[in-house]
Amino acid sequence: MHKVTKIGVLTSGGDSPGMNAAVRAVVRTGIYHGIDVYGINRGYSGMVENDIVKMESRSVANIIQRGGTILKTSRSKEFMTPEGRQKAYNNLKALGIDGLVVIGGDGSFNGAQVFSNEFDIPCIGIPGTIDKDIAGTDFTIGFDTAVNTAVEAIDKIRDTMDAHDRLFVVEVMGRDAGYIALHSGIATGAENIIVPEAKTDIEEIIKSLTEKEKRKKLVNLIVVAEGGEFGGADEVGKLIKSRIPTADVRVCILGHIQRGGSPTCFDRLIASRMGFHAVECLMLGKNNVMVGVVNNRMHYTPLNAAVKAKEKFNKDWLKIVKILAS
Ligand SMILES: Nc1ncnc2c1ncn2[C@@H]1O[C@H](COP(=O)(O)OP(=O)(O)O)[C@@H](O)[C@H]1O
Ligand SMILES: O=P(O)(O)OC[C@H]1O[C@](O)(COP(=O)(O)O)[C@@H](O)[C@@H]1O
Ligand SMILES: [Mg+2]
Repeated sequence: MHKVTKIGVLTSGGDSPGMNAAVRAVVRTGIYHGIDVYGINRGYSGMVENDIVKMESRSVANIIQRGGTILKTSRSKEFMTPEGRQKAYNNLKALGIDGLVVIGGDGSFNGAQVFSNEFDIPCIGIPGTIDKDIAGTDFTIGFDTAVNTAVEAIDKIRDTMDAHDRLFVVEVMGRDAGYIALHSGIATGAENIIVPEAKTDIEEIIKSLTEKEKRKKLVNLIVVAEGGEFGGADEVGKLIKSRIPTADVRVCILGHIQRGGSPTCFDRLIASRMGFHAVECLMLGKNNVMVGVVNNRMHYTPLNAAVKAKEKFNKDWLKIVKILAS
């Protein structure tokens, strides 16, 4: 066993429901093994600015069910510079921290790789992002909660959409990722789903909408990822309106409600398991790896492979959408 005495834990990038459960697991597993655990506030910003506090078992009491992150999060420009990372390293070294657990998304993992390649502090990643745009894990912490929030909201939209025979374009989160759109769209019976990872035949969509409009039955749900090919829901709504001026189109942007709320049981469970195993990874002397879950078993992936997620987007699911919506 590699001797680890003091570890730091931080949450970085967009927050996601279940991050608190992961922090709790890291803190309590560390303490169980006799390791001091330090909470680094506001992600890499807190590392650069020395906003670091020692955590006790009680510091993480009553947080497993809470969304957001008690450690807070940020996007740090300073950490992108060698000078910023040097400051961060000096702060960790002064405390004797000899291992780091980074809970975040692809950007945070890029930062962790740069840092652990420059300095002698091993980094372990835990995938915490609602976007699920990480390879080497079937799920990321927060995705399940975010998708369920989106589904609940879209179900409500469907009721009024159906009552008026209207066309709705609903935008879900995902700047570069279409997983929330794909999963929530299938689960709510959307007729069309537009994601950044795949080309959309907009002419085909317009053609089918025009036919529906002619029959005065334009009830249709389109779920769009924020970073879709044509932009978000506003752009898609305008595009449809410009091609079918008589269409009764409504746009709804779900936005940040998808990032908040109490994590689902599923997210709490994977967060707890990942947090537990992240500490074990540091104790085993691992570095630059992400703890994931594949086929319900723990799975370790180099951080550089984890950030290449676009390859695994399952375009076959889009075929299912087409057939089920016909
Ligand atoms: N190449 C990089 N070098 C150093 N730090 C980085 C790099 N890429 C990202 N980071 C750090 O990670 C933070 C979080 O990344 P971001 O993409 O905003 O979120 P997420 O981790 O949720 O994808 C950034 O604000 C930055 O501080
Ligand atoms: O916090 P902001 O700046 O509103 O970020 C919005 C973005 O964050 C996300 O919610 C999550 O992305 P990350 O996990 O990569 O931070 C995206 O879906 C969304 O595009
Ligand atoms: Mg990201």
